[in-house]
Amino acid sequence: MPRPPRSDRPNHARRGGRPARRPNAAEQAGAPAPKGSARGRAPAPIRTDGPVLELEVERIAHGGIAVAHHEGRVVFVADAIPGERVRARVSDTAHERFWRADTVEVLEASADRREHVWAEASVDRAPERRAGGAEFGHIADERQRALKAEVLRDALSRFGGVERDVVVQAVDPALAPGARADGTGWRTRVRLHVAADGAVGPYAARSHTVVPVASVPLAVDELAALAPLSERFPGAVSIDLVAPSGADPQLVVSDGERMPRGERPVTSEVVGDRRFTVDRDGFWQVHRGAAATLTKAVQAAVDADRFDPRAANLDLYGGVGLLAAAIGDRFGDTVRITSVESDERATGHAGANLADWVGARALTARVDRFLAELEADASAGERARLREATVVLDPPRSGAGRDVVDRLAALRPAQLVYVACDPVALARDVGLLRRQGYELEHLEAFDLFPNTHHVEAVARLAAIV
Ligand SMILES: C[S@@+](CC[C@H](N)C(=O)[O-])C[C@H]1O[C@@H](n2cnc3c(N)ncnc32)[C@H](O)[C@@H]1O
Repeated sequence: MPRPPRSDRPNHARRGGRPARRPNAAEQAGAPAPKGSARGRAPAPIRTDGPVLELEVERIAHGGIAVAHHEGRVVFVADAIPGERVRARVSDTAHERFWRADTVEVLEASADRREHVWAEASVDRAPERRAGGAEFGHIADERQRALKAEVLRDALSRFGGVERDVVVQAVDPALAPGARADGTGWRTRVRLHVAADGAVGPYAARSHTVVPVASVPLAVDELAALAPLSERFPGAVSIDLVAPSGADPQLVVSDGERMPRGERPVTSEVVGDRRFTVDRDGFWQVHRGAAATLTKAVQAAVDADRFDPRAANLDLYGGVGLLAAAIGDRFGDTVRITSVESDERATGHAGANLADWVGARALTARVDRFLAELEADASAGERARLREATVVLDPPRSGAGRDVVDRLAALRPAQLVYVACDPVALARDVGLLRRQGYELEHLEAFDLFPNTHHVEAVARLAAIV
């Protein structure tokens, strides 16, 4: 059936503003980021005339890029699997110690290589035209998870000083209706970009070039059907596709202007029996099954013997209150918990989303400043309640960092449940916490971003007396 013109389509909106997003693969590469790829600046164009090298691929590095060597120099090679022999075209020779390259031909394939789940991201396309955001799509699912586990294990050993085996678990299919075992059909938020001529598509990997695609297989089916991949949007900057679990899917055209706070539309997400109000362009876990997976994982991570419902429990980087609700649902009506989040709109929603618990409140504050104020102003009684507390923290990709870790450790809560989407940031913070007398007691990891290198971990650290 022909698609109706976009202005007549249900759930189609034009707006300014950019939703919060997690950084893309290029920004997060384990190798130093490509030149000019800091947030807001376009990465330098990919070189298309570089030499082609034959490489033995050794291991995977943080950021999902494989490591090889050529004449004593490290080469970070994309779209390869450890153990393979590939021909790769060098795309960046700007650095003395390492080069970057893209696989153009697989000479000896790993047994775990499969047809890419997204044809336009595969090695069959020229590297500069390969769709970004599915950099593990050519790897069998179990091997993807094994590689992510390896990266997490290695990071914990190198930066956290902890030797710990970890299994990266697939999302329970019961929690993610429609998601498929090959790691497609899970993304409830998709951003497409608009080229100068109005064409729509994802960025190519490690670039800000919009590339045409015929499908968006990682998206949940209702978004895959809504994606306007053959249309033109002259003057627009990006197209956001949003599929909340508690509302109709939406297609939002952005001209790059930020929408005034008070006018931002809200939507609704359902987790188990609970409904959460969230800004349509606000932070929400992206995988269809992520919110339920993290709810269960955080509930399981809390050590009940150390949990005191009357303590000054905290949900730091709380968003709209998802993880505070997880704690409330596990420990009951009497739970006291304060959710701290820098986005005022999210805190407003969190206040309403947590209304079932009289002891729950939501504060708008930066976590570092909130902790600094506690450190400076807390009474003796408050300090005692903080020492008994359970603190959940779910920072952005950069992690909590030294300042927050030091301030937290000074308050000495009984246990921390750390939800992390970056293994190296987690490992660094585990290392810092261990030096402050905390020990890693529990660790689980989940494949909340199949066909990408990203992995989510939930750790418990306890104060060792
Ligand atoms: C990974 S999200 C987690 C949100 C929430 N826990 C959830 O699962 O839905 C991180 C949140 O931290 C907020 N944030 C980022 N930097 C912050 C800071 N310095 N202080 C407080 N909140 C911050 C972001 O706005 C975002 O809502």
